[in-house]
Amino acid sequence: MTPPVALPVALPDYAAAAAERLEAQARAYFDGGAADELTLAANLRAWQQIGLQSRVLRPMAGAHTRVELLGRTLAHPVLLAPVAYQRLAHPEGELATAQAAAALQAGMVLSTQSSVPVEAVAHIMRRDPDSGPLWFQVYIQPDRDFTLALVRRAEAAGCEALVLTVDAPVSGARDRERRTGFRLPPGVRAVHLEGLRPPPAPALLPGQSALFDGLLAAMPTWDDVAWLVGHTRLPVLLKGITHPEDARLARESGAAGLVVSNHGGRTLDTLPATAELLPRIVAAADGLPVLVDGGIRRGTDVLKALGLGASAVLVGRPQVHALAVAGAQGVAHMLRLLRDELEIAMALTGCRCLAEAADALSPHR
Ligand SMILES: Cc1cc2nc3c(=O)[nH]c(=O)nc-3n(C[C@H](O)[C@H](O)[C@H](O)COP(=O)(O)O)c2cc1C
Ligand SMILES: CCCCCCC(=O)C(=O)O
Repeated sequence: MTPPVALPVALPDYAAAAAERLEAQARAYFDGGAADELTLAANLRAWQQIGLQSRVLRPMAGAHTRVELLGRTLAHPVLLAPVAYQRLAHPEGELATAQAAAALQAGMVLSTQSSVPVEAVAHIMRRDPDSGPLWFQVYIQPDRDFTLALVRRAEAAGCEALVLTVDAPVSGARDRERRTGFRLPPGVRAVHLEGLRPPPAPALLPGQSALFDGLLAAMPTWDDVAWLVGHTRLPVLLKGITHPEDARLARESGAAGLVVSNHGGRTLDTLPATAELLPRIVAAADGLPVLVDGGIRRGTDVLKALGLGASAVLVGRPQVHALAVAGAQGVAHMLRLLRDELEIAMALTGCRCLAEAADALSPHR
C-alpha cells in the first residue's frame, strides 16, 4: 500500500518535503547560507527565543491583520522576499509565485536575478484587483545605464517600489554550493541581465587585490543610492541594513524605507540574527518604515517582528520550498498557513490589530 501523503500543515513541513524533491545542487543553492551557516541558524532561533504574553477574555470581533505601508493598505504584513532563479524550483518559477501572491494578497518583491521577466510577473499580479503590490529588487550593475534601463522596465511594468539590495556586493562564502559544484542548469537564467557585458577586467598592479581593486571597484556606494533615488519616481527601500548608522545614512540619501536583513545568512556569516538587530534599526530609522526578513517561519514570528517595530516582514526560502512541492498552490497554501497562524497568535494575545503587537511581547523576554 502507498503510504498516505502528509499534507504540509506548517512551513517547516514544506522545507522537509522540498528537501526530498530538489536535486542536490538546487537544494544547496536555496537552503544554504554562508560559511558555517551560524547566522542562518541564529535567524530561526532568535524568533523562537522571544516570548509572547497571552491575554484572555478580550472581545476580538473586528480584529484584523491590515497594515499601512508606503501609502497603501495591505491585507496582512507578509511579503515575498526577492529570491533569484525560481525556475530552479518549478518550471513556472516566479510566474507561479506571483499567482499565489496575488491570490493571497501578499506583496511580492521580484529579484533582479529573476528567471522570468518583470513584465510577465506584473501581468499576473495585475489580473487580480485585490493583489498586493509588486516591488522590484535592484542590484546596481557596474554599467549604470543598464541599471537605469532595468529600473525603467520595472516602472513601466507597474512596480510600486524599488528595493535596493546593498548587502551583497559580493557573494558570501557559500560552502554548501561549492561542495555540490552548483551551476545553473540550461534554461534557467537571470533574464533581466541578458545583454549585460561584464566590465573589462582592470590590469592589476602587483600587490593589488582582484576583489577590492577589480570586482568591487565598480560597486555601489552611498552616492549611488542618492543617484537612484534621484532617477526614479518610485520609493526606494534599502535592503540589507544591519547598522544604526547605515539606517541614518539611508534616510539622508532619500530612502523611503529599510529592510533589516542579513540576506538570510547568505552573505556575512556570524552577523547577528535579524530579530536582535531590528530594535536598534527601528530606533535609528526615526519613523521610516522598517521591514525585516530572515528566519520568519511562524505566525508568532510575524507578530513578534511587528511587536519589535517592523512595519511588515518578508519570507524568502519558504516560498521556494512550497513552489518546489506544489507550484502556485503550494506558495498560496504556505502564505495561508502563515496568515492563519498570525490570526491565531493575535487572538491568543488579545491583539486586535497589529498596532497593538508590542503589547503581545512577554515582559520576561
Ligand atoms: C535562494 C535565495 C535567493 C535569493 N536571492 C536574492 C536576490 O536575488 N536578491 C535579494 O535581495 N535577496 C535575495 N535573497 C535573500 C532574500 O531576499 C531574503 O533576504 C532571505 O531569504 C530571508 O531569509 P529567509 O530565507 O530565512 O526567509 C535570496 C535568498 C535565497 C534563499
Ligand atoms: C553577488 C551576489 C549575487 C547573488 C544573487 C542572488 C542572491 O541574492 C542570492 O543568491 O542570495
